[in-house]
Amino acid sequence: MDSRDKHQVTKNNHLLQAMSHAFDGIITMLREERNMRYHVLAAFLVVLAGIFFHIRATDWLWLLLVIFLVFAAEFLNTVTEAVTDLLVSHHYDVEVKKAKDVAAGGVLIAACFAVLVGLIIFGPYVMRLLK
Ligand SMILES: Nc1ncnc2c1ncn2[C@@H]1O[C@H](COP(=O)(O)OP(=O)(O)OP(=O)(O)O)[C@@H](O)[C@H]1O
Repeated sequence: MDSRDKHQVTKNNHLLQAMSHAFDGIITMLREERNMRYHVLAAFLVVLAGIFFHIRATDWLWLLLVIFLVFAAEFLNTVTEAVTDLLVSHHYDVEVKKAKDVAAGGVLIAACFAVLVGLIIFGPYVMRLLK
């Protein structure tokens, strides 16, 4: 990254600069958000299971969909936390509570959907393995 980018408050000048900032965002999520690391670990294990069971192409599509849905929900949750913390600088605020709880609820709904999809895809394979 260009050293001038460190205090940049203007729009990006080119695609590479935009991608560099987006990449910074991904690294920040992995470094600072414990839940994000759990999501990545879960996704890694699910992909290993998919390889192990030789699941079908359509099943891969569903898995990838829910994996990236959970990632996206966690990113939006972190954005909500960062912006609301900036607004009230750690003072209790009923609207901040609402925003944070709703954002966290979004992650929970996405994670529940991911678990359901995982059960539907891997359930039959696991049952066959146990027979
Ligand atoms: N400034 C605030 N005003 C009101 N409620 C707050 C505030 N900050 C945090 N909370 C409450 O505490 C909860 C957890 O806060 P926060 O989301 O910042 O922590 P977290 O542990 O990073 O959450 P997550 O596990 O979702 O990443 C919120 O869902 C909200 O209910």
